[in-house]
Amino acid sequence: MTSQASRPQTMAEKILSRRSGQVVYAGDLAVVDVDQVMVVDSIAQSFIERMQRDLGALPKHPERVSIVIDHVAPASTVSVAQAQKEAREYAAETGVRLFDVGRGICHQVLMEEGLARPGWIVLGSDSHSTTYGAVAAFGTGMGATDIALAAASGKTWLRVPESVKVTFTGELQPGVTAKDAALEMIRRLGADGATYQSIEMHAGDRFTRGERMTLANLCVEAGAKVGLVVPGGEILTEYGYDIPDWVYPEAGAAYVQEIHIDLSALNPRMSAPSEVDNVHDVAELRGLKVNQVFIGTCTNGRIEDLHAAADVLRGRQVAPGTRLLVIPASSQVLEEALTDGTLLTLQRAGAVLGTPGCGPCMGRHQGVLAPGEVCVSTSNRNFIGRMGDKDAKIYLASPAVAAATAVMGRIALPQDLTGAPA
Ligand SMILES: CC(C)[C@H](C(=O)O)[C@@H](O)C(=O)O
Ligand code: SF4
Repeated sequence: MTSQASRPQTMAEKILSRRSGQVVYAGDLAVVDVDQVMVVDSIAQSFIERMQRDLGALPKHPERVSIVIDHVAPASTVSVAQAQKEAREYAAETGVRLFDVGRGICHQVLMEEGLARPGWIVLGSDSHSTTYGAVAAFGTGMGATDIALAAASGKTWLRVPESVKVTFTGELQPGVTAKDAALEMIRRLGADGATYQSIEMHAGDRFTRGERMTLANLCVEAGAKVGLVVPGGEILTEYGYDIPDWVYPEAGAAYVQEIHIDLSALNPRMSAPSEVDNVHDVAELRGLKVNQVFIGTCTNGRIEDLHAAADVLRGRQVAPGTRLLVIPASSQVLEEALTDGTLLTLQRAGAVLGTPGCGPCMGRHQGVLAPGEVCVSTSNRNFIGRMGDKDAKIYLASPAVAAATAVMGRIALPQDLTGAPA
């Protein structure tokens, strides 16, 4: 461990110092208690195998382990059904928490359940576990072996990451969203521009919790280990989080890179195939014919995302020849959208509604793409073959742009929709 006299620390260094009980800086090793271990359905079988066969261990703190059946839910094949059955049995035997089919996408569910909190260490068997940085939790993805070791021992070790500082200034223009800011951030950093680093986002009191989740979620698309949004104003306290002083970065901390994003200068953005950092103004891509639009995922399947889509779709119709799939990120989002009429608006516009979960995001079921098809999705990855055939093309955008595209049947901005809704 470092012997240097204490110097100002980044947010990652602050959290890992506090949680390891030692003053650590980038490059040091930190051994920390893990507050929550999250296992998704697709990884559950290997996790259970590691626990039972390789480690011969039970979870040290069952209440700190959650299994979420979300990626292929309800089950699509007999082998998936079998794996999910084993996950349920394992949860019943060991007392770990289980969120079953329909509860929603792991990251959304953990957040709703208060299983990610400021200063916590949250490990997920899923790369988008960076999402928990929205509430100043050190959230990161790991493979089944590391996840099992953490569940068995209650601890993990981490090399303290270097940090990139991203500062957001100005205010978003109408029609421009946190998704556009996140895509711009990934464009600026590049797909591997923050490999194993912490992206520390300074936004003051801008961005709601949901918007912060969108930002932190995309961080892994620049290769980041963690994406930490510095708590600002009352945003998180409004949700009832206690924010300890020791999560805040210190002035004068060392960053490997600093970038500034002026939100007031940002246009709606779109990531074109087949890399997330291939980001353009939507206006440049406008007019391309689209077969499927997908609104959902851990990036943009929250109630505010469905509201943004409904605002565009209200009184309008999805273009003939285009499919619009809408999948709420969780049962809570579904219930809110049901209660406030959002689902009726979407249904009347011609949307196809799906069970809360990942849906077709990674091409396993419920809306995979045929060769040559084009999809506009609110998700976070547009790699070749991600949503089905390798010759399908995926464009990533905000829910408002996705909804406008569904109405036009072509890539479009909400302002392209002419005339009052019918
Ligand atoms: C299935 C899971 C391991 C995977 C991930 O790690 O992110 C998936 O959620 C994804 O988005 O590609
Ligand atoms: S919604 Fe997509 S990105 Fe998010 S966890 Fe599921 S498959 Fe991964």
